[in-house]
Amino acid sequence: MIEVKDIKKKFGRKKVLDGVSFTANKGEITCLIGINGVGKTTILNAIMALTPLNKGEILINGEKLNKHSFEKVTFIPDAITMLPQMTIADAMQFMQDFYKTWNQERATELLGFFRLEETEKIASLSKGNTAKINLLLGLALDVDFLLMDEPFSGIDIFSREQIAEVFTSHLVEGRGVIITTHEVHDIEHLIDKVVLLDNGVVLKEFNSEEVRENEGKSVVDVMREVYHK
Ligand SMILES: Nc1ncnc2c1ncn2[C@@H]1O[C@H](COP(=O)(O)OP(=O)(O)OP(=O)(O)O)[C@@H](O)[C@H]1O
Repeated sequence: MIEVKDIKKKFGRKKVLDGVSFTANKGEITCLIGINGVGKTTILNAIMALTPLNKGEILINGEKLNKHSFEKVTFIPDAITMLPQMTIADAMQFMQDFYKTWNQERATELLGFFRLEETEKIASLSKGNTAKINLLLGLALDVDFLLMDEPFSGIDIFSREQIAEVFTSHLVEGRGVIITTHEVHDIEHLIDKVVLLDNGVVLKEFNSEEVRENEGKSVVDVMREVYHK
């Protein structure tokens, strides 16, 4: 489990996170929802220890962040970090050289799943295929948790559908995923847990299936209630 406990973050005098707490379980997809600039990426950066916090703590499987946290959690950014002149095969080799958690078998399976060719250059990939490669490079690591910043943003419907499919496949099963979005419509059916953010705090944290069953409400219904109060 990832436990985010009362984290606070200021950039200069600007308070971005003002006591954010939530949990994300293994085997579930947790979605951080909030408008642009609410601090979603800052939260993911904090979980990866990429940004120092002013207050609060983050535990992964009960342990404070430490140098071994990176064997448990990985961050899939919204832009590709590989060099444009690399081929997909080069990028995969690079990951294999750097991460002992790299799982080549899963990487090969993901290539097939996304119907991508190893010989293709990073520079020549479409936006949708770039997003898929980004995802492949993260999902091929044997880690418990995956953090994804806006994995569906700016890509066409067919790529979005293919990416959504991977979330419901064995390639993600059993792992914990935290995704951020400001647009929930397309992915509502994938999400187990929702964390609604505004003004540096969590307005509501809920299990989407429970709310659907017990109250007959969709994630969007709950968002309307919470944000338009
Ligand atoms: N390194 C930084 N220095 C100063 N301000 C920053 C820095 N990083 C983020 N911010 C500010 O903190 C706020 C939260 O940014 P963040 O990127 O976490 O938001 P977000 O919810 O992910 O937004 P988006 O949906 O646009 O990606 C924004 O106002 C941003 O300008």
